[in-house]
Amino acid sequence: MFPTLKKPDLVRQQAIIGGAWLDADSGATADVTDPATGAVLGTIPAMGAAETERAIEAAAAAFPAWAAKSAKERAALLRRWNDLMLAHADDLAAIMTAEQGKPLTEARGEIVYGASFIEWFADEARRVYGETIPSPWADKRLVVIKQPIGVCAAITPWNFPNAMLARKVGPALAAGCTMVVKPAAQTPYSALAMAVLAEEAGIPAGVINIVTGTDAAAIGGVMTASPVVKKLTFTGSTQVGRLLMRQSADTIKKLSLELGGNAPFIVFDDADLDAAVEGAMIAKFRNNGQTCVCANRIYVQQPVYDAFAEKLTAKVKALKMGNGFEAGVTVGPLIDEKAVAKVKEHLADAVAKGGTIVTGGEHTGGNFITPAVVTGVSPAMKISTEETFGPLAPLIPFETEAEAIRLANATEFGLASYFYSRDIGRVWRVAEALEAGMVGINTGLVSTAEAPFGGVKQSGLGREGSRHGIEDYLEMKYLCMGI
Ligand SMILES: NC(=O)C1=CN([C@@H]2O[C@H](COP(=O)(O)OP(=O)(O)OC[C@H]3O[C@@H](n4cnc5c(N)ncnc54)[C@H](OP(=O)(O)O)[C@@H]3O)[C@@H](O)[C@H]2O)C=CC1
Ligand SMILES: O=C(O)CCCC(=O)O
Repeated sequence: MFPTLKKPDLVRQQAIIGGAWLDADSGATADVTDPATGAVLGTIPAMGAAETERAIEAAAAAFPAWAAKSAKERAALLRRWNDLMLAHADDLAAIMTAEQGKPLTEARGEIVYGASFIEWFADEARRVYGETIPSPWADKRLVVIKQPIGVCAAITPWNFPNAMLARKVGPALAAGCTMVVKPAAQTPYSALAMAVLAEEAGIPAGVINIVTGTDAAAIGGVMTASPVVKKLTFTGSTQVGRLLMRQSADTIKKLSLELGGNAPFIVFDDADLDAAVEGAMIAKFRNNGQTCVCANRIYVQQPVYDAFAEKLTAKVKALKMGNGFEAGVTVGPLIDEKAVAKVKEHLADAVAKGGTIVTGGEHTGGNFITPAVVTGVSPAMKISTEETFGPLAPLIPFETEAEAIRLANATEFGLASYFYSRDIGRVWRVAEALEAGMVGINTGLVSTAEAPFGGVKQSGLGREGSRHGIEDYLEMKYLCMGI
């Protein structure tokens, strides 16, 4: 059950299309469970292709009036939405902890983080500048204007149920686009609660439509096939990202894809070791390791390997695992049994290949695994090559800077990377050599609304947040005027 909320009507068990809160056409529902207890929290409409079609129609109907509003008007509505999200942060956080499992303080932090994208893009709406181009012709003038792309579709994951939605809806609405959203089936209530507040903020019917359901392939199939949908934005696994990209080919849809990570975290022997340990704790254990920018492979230079392992282990032992609603809990459950199985598989593989579990790694029941540190990790182990997406810190020794760079880049992914060093020459060399969209230098946290978030290689396409984030929702139009 949900805890008592100050504003109980934030919990909706219906989806919203064209301003109407609706059940599925068939009346079918799907359960949503609390990953900490396994208890059923409630249901959502099990919608499919037909409802998605209607949501797209609703977004298309709302588009002309929304796009025609001045940027200042759209900005005012977005700012009101941001204010309401902040005013109801405690309730939104409780909803998130119930369905996602992260500790309440972390959930509250995500609400503030999510709202910051709405606030940021409210401001950016008013800075969508065009350009004038010096003309090569005496009798012509050249101008570029920017216009909203049109109806956009968004598919979001369960790990950041508020912020991933905000990071997409914020720039889309600021640019003048309308949207159809499919939140992850495991965490729909955070998205629906955001829609309640968007309605209260005065964002018109049909501008944000949310389709819920467990048949993601059917919903995604309609989104990608529709010629009305001009753009798809997705955060989730690389596997599903590839599929959506393939499906979008027939309609040549614009795509923003924020996919898998497998981030390297490198500790050089000249690093401030205590700072590196702090950074590793954030980069590894934020959201219980279920973040696409989580450190997945921790490379430590030989001379400081033992000291780093000892300091990190002490910090990991101090983490408190439990139900996210309990005071003092710093690590919640994993999202589901599939996630538990993956962590266990990576641990077993590491042990079989000679690794040592220094602490943690116990499956204590349900979706709970104690945060683990594994030493003696080699590049042949699964934890060195696959994204674990869980609370497992593998420590891999290395000798030279060149070796660290080679190991770090030996992956198809290129989202975040991190390293600790106090040598300014090395800082530049390594930052430039790492194949990643984002590099944390002497820090384990890089995410903020002001900066461009996104990856290279098979970690995705496009950037979210920052002044660049809105560009993904705009078309450039060149006007050539004879005078
Ligand atoms: N980059 C990131 O932030 C994330 C990465 N991941 C990675 O992916 C792994 C698996 O997690 P998982 O939740 O399965 O991630 P998915 O990529 O399967 O899910 C993300 C979103 O995509 C939807 N989806 C799934 N299949 C399709 C489809 N065929 N067409 C359209 N939409 C689809 C899901 O819907 P539904 O919930 O209904 O299945 C959800 O809304 C994780 O262990 C992690 O490695 C996962 C989440 C976020
Ligand atoms: O895609 C994710 O895993 C969410 C990224 C969270 C962040 O913005 O740091």
